[in-house]
Order: sequence, then structure tokens, then C-alpha cells
Amino acid sequence: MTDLIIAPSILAADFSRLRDEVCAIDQAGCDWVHLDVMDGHFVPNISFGPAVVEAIRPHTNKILDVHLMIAPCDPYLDAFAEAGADIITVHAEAGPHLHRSLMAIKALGKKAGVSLNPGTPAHAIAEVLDLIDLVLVMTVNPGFGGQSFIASQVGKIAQIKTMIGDRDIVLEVDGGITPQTAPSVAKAGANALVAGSSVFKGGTPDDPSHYQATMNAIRTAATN
Ligand SMILES: O=C(CO)[C@@H](O)[C@H](O)COP(=O)(O)O
Ligand SMILES: [Fe+2]
Repeated sequence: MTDLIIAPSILAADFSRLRDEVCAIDQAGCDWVHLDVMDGHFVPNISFGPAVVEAIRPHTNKILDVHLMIAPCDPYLDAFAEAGADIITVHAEAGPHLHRSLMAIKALGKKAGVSLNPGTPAHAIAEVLDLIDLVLVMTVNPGFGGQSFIASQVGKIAQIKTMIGDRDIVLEVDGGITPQTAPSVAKAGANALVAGSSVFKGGTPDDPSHYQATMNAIRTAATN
């Protein structure tokens, strides 16, 4: 995959108008829709579960990119698959059985991703590289939107890009992505960018052109 993927995170959307928000980012030309699932245990915040993924599914044909910040994750994988997730990403730190979780996602017929917290080294994915479809590098500590980008992760992105080699694996980056931070991660090899606050802030679903402008600004900054 060579084109840059922009995946707005609906964590920063107006939850009281979620259907309108999803339609607005779809219309504004997002590539994927990023869904942050938080359990108040693996991360210190609670967001939503499979029922919200299921509710969103009929309103967009875009890829639903589900980022599970939950532990344990295995008991819930089938629920997210059934809800309509296309990609299911689990954290390497969420439990001792990463390989088993990834096999379970593949068995459900979904794309499987692994996410790494800022404190986790690149080599945590070494033994599962031949299993996965996506690596999600966190450039904030997971749990909240609107945090500042941790620049020290750029070196890790470059390391993972090298580890991926010619495998067909998406290298996604999540946290604090703006037109200012996007160039460094794209240069390091990221080809999918999650953006929450920078897309949704200052906009409403009544005016998708605002979302279009913010996504275009990130894309332009990252690809020039
Ligand atoms: O997974 C997470 C946070 O844990 C992200 O997907 C955030 O939702 C991104 O938000 P911004 O940093 O872009 O505001
Ligand atoms: Fe996320």
C-alpha cells in the first residue's frame, strides 16, 4: 500500500451526533474510520464497546479500524468482528498471548494489527511480523485524545519500517497527529495516520468541508 491513509478517530467527535459525524468524515474523504475502544483497566479511560461499532457500521462503507485498548482482549474479539470491524488491533502489552490473539483475529476473517505503547520497544513485534496486517505505533500514551505528540517515537517508526521490509503491512501512527507532526512520521515510513482532535476540533458535522480541509492539510504536509 503506497497511498497515505488518513483515519480520523471518532473519540474526538460529538458523541451525541455520532451518526452525523461518521457521515461527515466519510463525505469529507477519510480513508478509514478509527474507533478507540477503552476499558478503564488497560487504559485509564472508558470509551465504548462493540455496540457502538455496530451502530456506526451501516453509515459508512469505509474501513472500520478498531483499536482495542482493553485487557484481556480475547473474550471480546468475536463481538468486535460481528459488529463489523474490518481491522482489529490489539496491544502487545495487553497480555501474555499476543500470538494467540492475532491468530484468533485472523480466524474471524479480519485484518490483524498490533499496537505498541511509547514505552515498548520495536522488537516486541519481531515474532509476529509474518502474521500481521498492521502495526500501530502510539505517539501518545493511550487513553485520551488531545495529548501532545511524543517525538522520541519517530526513531521507533523508522526501525519498524525497516523490520517490515517488503511485507504487506500497514505502518500506522496514532496520537497528536497534526499538519505539524505528520511530516516526521511520514518521513520515517508511516503510511497511515490517525487524527482525532486535529480533524474534529473547531468543526461540526453540519459542515464536512471543515473536516475535509483539516484532513487535506495533514495529507499535504505528510506527502510534500
Ligand atoms: O488511541 C488513541 C488514544 O488512546 C487515539 O486514537 C486518539 O484518539 C487520538 O487522538 P488525538 O491525539 O489525535 O487527539
Ligand atoms: Fe487509537
